[in-house]
Amino acid sequence: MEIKIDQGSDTPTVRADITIVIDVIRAFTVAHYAFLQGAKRIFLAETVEQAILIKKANPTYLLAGEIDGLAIKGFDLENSPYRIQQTDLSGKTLVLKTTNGVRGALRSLSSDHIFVTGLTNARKTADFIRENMTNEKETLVQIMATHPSGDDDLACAEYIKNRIEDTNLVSEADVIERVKKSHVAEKFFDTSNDAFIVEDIFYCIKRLHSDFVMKVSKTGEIPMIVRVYV
Ligand SMILES: O=C(O)[C@H](CS(=O)(=O)O)OP(=O)(O)O
Ligand SMILES: [Mg+2]
Repeated sequence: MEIKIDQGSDTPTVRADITIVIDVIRAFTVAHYAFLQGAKRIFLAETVEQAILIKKANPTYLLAGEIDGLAIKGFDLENSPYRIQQTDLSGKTLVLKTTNGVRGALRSLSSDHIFVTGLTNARKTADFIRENMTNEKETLVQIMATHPSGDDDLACAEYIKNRIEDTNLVSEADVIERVKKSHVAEKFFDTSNDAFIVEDIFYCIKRLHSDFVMKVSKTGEIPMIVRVYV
């Protein structure tokens, strides 16, 4: 097995047996909380226009996401784990459009298996892959830390790599510190900036107990994140 870490959501991706797309702040943390709040599936939209067209055809769907971290006009939900956690999403279908996480997942579709995660489900995802999917010597695992320069995703990627390799050199506590200190987190700690709330960072660094991993299904016309129970 070979495990490679790449940084950025636009880097040309290699076709891997398994790609793990990381977005700690905040897209896949949001996805994890959304599933825990009852969401059924999360479509991945490349653009705001595509998301709006999907909703036109399916008025019960909820649009979620951000541009430059900010709420999108006409969308139902922000890219905020704190706010998602306060919303009942039972049985709902979400359509998510974000800068790095969603873009990275959409760039990875040539891989056989694509998982997405933030830190909240990192251990579960790594353990699932180590225990079930890395038997073959030739398995190529690509971990995509989607923020082009953020240490939040890179720290999580290194943690997952270590955990799959069973070396455990990177502790979860170290990752939490690196997420909090990453430049991506700065605006959330800035109390003069009303657009961002510090609670989001606290929600991004929790380990949540759940019985599923998040996988991208590419069988339909639009790729979507679904739960795989483990
Ligand atoms: O909303 C987010 O957290 C980011 C955008 S930014 O880095 O905060 O400006 O998008 P994501 O795709 O969730 O990383
Ligand atoms: Mg991010």
